[in-house]
Amino acid sequence: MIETANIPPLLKARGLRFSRNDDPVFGPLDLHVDAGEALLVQGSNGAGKTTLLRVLAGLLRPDEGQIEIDARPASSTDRSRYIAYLSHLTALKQDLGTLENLHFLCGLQGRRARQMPGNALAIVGLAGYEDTLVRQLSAGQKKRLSLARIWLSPAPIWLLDEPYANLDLEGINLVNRMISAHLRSGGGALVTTHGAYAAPPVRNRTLTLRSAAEQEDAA
Ligand SMILES: Nc1ncnc2c1ncn2[C@@H]1O[C@H](COP(=O)(O)OP(=O)(O)OP(=O)(O)O)[C@@H](O)[C@H]1O
Repeated sequence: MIETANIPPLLKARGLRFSRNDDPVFGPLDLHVDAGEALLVQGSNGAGKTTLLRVLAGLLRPDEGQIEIDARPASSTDRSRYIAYLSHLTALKQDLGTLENLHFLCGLQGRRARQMPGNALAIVGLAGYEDTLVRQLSAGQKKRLSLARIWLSPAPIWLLDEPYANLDLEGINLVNRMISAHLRSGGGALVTTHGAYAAPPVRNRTLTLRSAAEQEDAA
């Protein structure tokens, strides 16, 4: 993959390999995400997309390989400053209201300049739900609230695991608008998808992962 001259990628991995109980999940993989760019990680169920994001986020240790953030070996401090991770698990407090959740999370992760929780709720289509408890939201509304958390994060690297899941068409367009705006402001994103949704209309590249069974079939 070609790197933008003289500007180090926001995120770079070299020779990244992960296995479970000696069964390979992915790798060795080389990848990078530049500022202003989205890397789409595609693959069928079980191909290793979530595992890759968890390794990049520092939640799983790779068997081999190096991960760099802004040209430095990724440390936990760098990860907490640079990475916003949208996972299948929402990281939301079920018994707090939506607005309270965002205030709480901004207290933990900081906040993007000039962005406020109430405004973020409106951006994701949850105006009027400020006091609704998270456990009373639908799956799609929870996803929207999680997207508001990502939107408020000051971290430049977004790791988005299936951001389109549970969303209606308007929600899918919302994700694409959010990613586009984030990239325009100098951020980068790594987005997993089964490939069934429109990709964000931004400069993007694709990395395709194959499950162990698919690799055997191809051999
Ligand atoms: N906690 C776990 N313990 C053991 N094996 C796991 C665990 N999580 C995932 N796996 C296995 O690792 C492989 C990769 O799973 P992963 O969740 O990364 O795939 P994915 O591409 O994200 O799939 P999906 O599209 O279904 O979300 C699969 O074979 C899966 O069965």
